[in-house]
Amino acid sequence: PEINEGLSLLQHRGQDAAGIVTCGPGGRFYQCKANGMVRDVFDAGALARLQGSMGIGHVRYPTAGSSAHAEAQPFYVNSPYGIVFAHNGNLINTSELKRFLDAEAHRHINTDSDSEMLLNIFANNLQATGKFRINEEDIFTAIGGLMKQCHGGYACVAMLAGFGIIAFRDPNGIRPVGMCRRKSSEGADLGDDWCFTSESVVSDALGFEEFQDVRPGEAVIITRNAVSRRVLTPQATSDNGYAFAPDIFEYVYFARPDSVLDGVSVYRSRMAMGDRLAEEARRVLAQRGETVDVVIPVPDTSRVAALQVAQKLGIPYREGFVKNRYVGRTFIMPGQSQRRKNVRRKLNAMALEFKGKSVLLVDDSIVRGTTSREIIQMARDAGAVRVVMASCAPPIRYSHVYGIDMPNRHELVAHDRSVEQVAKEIQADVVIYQTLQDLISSVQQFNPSLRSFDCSVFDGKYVTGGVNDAYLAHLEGLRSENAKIKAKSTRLPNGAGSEDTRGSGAIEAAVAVATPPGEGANDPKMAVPEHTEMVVKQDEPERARARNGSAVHNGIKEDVTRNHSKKESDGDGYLNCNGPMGGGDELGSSSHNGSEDIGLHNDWRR
Ligand SMILES: O=P(O)(O)OC[C@H]1O[C@H](OP(=O)(O)OP(=O)(O)O)[C@H](O)[C@@H]1O
Ligand SMILES: NC(=O)CC[C@H](N)C(=O)O
Repeated sequence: PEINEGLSLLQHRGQDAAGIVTCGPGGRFYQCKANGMVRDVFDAGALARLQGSMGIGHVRYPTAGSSAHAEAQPFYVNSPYGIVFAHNGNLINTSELKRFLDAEAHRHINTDSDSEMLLNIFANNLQATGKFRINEEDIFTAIGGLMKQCHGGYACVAMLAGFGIIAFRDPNGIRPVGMCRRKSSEGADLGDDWCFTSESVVSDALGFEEFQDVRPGEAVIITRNAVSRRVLTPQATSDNGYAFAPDIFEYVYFARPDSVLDGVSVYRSRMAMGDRLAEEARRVLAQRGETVDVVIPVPDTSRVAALQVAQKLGIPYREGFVKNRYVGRTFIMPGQSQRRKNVRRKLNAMALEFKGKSVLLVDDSIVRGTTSREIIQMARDAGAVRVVMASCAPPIRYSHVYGIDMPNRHELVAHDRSVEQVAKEIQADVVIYQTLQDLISSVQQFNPSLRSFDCSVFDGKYVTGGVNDAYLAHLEGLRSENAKIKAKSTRLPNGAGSEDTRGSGAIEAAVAVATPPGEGANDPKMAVPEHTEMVVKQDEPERARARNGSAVHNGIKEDVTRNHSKKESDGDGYLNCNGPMGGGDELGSSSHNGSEDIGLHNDWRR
């Protein structure tokens, strides 16, 4: 239940699919995952069948592959040791990794998900130890190797059956993940519960404390007996180090305002963006000899900044648009037609606040221009005489390749367009953008030790290297709207499944990763972003151990029980949990994935 709670707090990061895998007695994994929002995928029955004292959760916002249910996370691979894995981010060298996994590692990848590749690289590196029992040192070595092989943005959580929970973050720290602890809810003598999460809001809400960010290039391993952490890549202080460059778009749009990422309150940074945007608006309006009567935010994300703009300019702030709280985020929906349709479903203009006025609309960002176009028309329809559009972010002109789904430059309204041309495109009288330096300052002022950010969508500079025109053209082919529609139409509709897997229940952990909804706000088959959170409870006295990978048996049994038809304890005492939405027929991950009802059985040996 706590993982479920954590995922619901991270829902804004991914609306496409949700999943939880727990590790219960005997090292058996129990799984429930499907397309849809957290509330659609899990119910009390499904949660009750997710046994164990550690677990991982994920909410998905697809940035690679499709919205197919087979790509819902967490992923599982049986060998070596039994690994469950969840990833927030996006890899940029998947062609190379695919070739390596096929030709050299001889590992079959069954989906187009980059996360499945990441898991298999990790598994392959662990396998290379050739050990029957592994230890922390082996895991650090495996992840250190992975960080050399895998390029892009990644914040990951993994669970080794009966051993413990692991989190790691890419060498540039592009995507966020942090950790926190609390006294065990089961009793003081049981030590601490631990949680990894994409955003600190989960820590606050679940009663954890001492939140700290996983450092760039760092891996953290939590077993029943110890917490081990190590930075595995050289940092920018050395000559050939990696620059710490968290994605600035987290502060602009992606993260919740009540989270603190890398030492910066998202809320405060958005206030600062509003303050600086007000100065820019004052300058531009004065230059044009214009005035505005009212400041109106485009809910939700921009509200914090818009209030500051109004206060700084000394102009009334009005909530001219009311948001339907039951419609999710539109930007993270998977298709342009859904995004467009849902802007109107999501927002309603109150004519009284617009009639006869010159309005200054404030949004956090203008990406494809979908929202702005609709909103501006709605403002005019409601009687606005002039519409000035202000954005807390600078013009977005370049692809995002590290975990926000804007891979196609040509879909961006500001790509190859001047500010005046953007205004024409979205039918605004004037468009005002924050400058990049002001955006950076708005975040950096709260943590001056953050010396750089990934600002690639604004300046076209990619912190990992390896992103050139040829790559971007390739990506655009893979991820264009047309390609996504095609991928979707060639896949079968999904279902959900709750399954069991068995592991040694040593530690309890919950990990949550999020993604936005796809088509139609309340349609469970929507897609969005993702993140990661986990709770670990040290409450079992057994000694955690890992297993020999190569000898592990992976029995996949067809079990078509659906609709929560709880199958009573099977012969050996393990529950077989069948999911809330059955169906589907495609396997993701190397050994098992997908939301069809498939039981996972790992042989459990010490
Ligand atoms: O230019 P576009 O391609 O339309 O993208 C930008 C818009 O998308 C987001 O809204 P969203 O509904 O996702 O989220 P919010 O409710 O958090 O503001 C964002 O806040 C902008 O309004
Ligand atoms: N938003 C994400 O973190 C996406 C994870 C992964 N790239 C996927 O598409 O599933």
